[in-house]
Amino acid sequence: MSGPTASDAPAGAALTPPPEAEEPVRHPDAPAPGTLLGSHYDQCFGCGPRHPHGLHLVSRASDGVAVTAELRLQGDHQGAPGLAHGGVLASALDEVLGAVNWMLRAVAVTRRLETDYLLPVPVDAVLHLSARCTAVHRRKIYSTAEARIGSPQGPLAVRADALYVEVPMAHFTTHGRAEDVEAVLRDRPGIAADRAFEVNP
Ligand SMILES: CCCCCCCCCCCC(=O)SCCNC(=O)CCNC(=O)[C@H](O)C(C)(C)COP(=O)(O)OP(=O)(O)OC[C@H]1O[C@@H](n2cnc3c(N)ncnc32)[C@H](O)[C@@H]1OP(=O)(O)O
Repeated sequence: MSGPTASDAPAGAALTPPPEAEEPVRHPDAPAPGTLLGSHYDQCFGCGPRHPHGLHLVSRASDGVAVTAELRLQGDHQGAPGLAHGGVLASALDEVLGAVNWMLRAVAVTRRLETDYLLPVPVDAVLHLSARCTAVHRRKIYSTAEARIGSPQGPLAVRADALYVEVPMAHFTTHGRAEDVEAVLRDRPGIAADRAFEVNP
């Protein structure tokens, strides 16, 4: 019989860094605080400028290993009448948490995302999103995020904790739909470096 695995761990444990985890270190070539981060992929639901129904989030580098962004909730984002859908809010937080990885120059995917919905978020509200990395252990990146209504100091509506796992570029070329992968590699051969870091496949 095999021993316990990460999947057997209690849910909360998955988001608690092990004692040997390290403080995150801002990469020396990370974008300067205030710099707007470009989209990693035109068709990304979170940040892609060409996505017809996407959130079109633009993240901004902060001090440390952190980013901010703003999202105006619209009619298309409703779950209950006049209120934002929880999945849309989780997507927005996943996007800014993912953008934090750029400050480490790490390519990583979401392994676990845990959200607490504290307040309903009305359509037309502007959500101020912020995310920061709290710890790094080998390929694992631990981060936390907040969404506040109306201003960066506004009421806390949603918070999230997340675990990202660093992956090689082969993760995308192996698992992604071939036509999309081929198109992006043809049209943007430097995609892995576009956000100011290089990736060794
Ligand atoms: C072109 C554009 C470029 C840029 C592209 C940028 C993309 C950003 C996209 C935005 C974010 C997304 O939407 S991402 C999309 C949603 N997420 C996904 O599709 C991910 C699907 N899941 C996976 O592919 C896989 O499970 C992975 C890659 C996450 C992990 O698989 P793996 O590579 O086999 O790794 P594995 O050995 O299992 O685990 C790695 C480490 O994490 C630990 N670990 C694993 N699970 C847990 C857990 N629940 N709790 C604690 N720890 C865990 C393991 O113990 C290990 O630690 P140790 O032994 O190393 O210490």
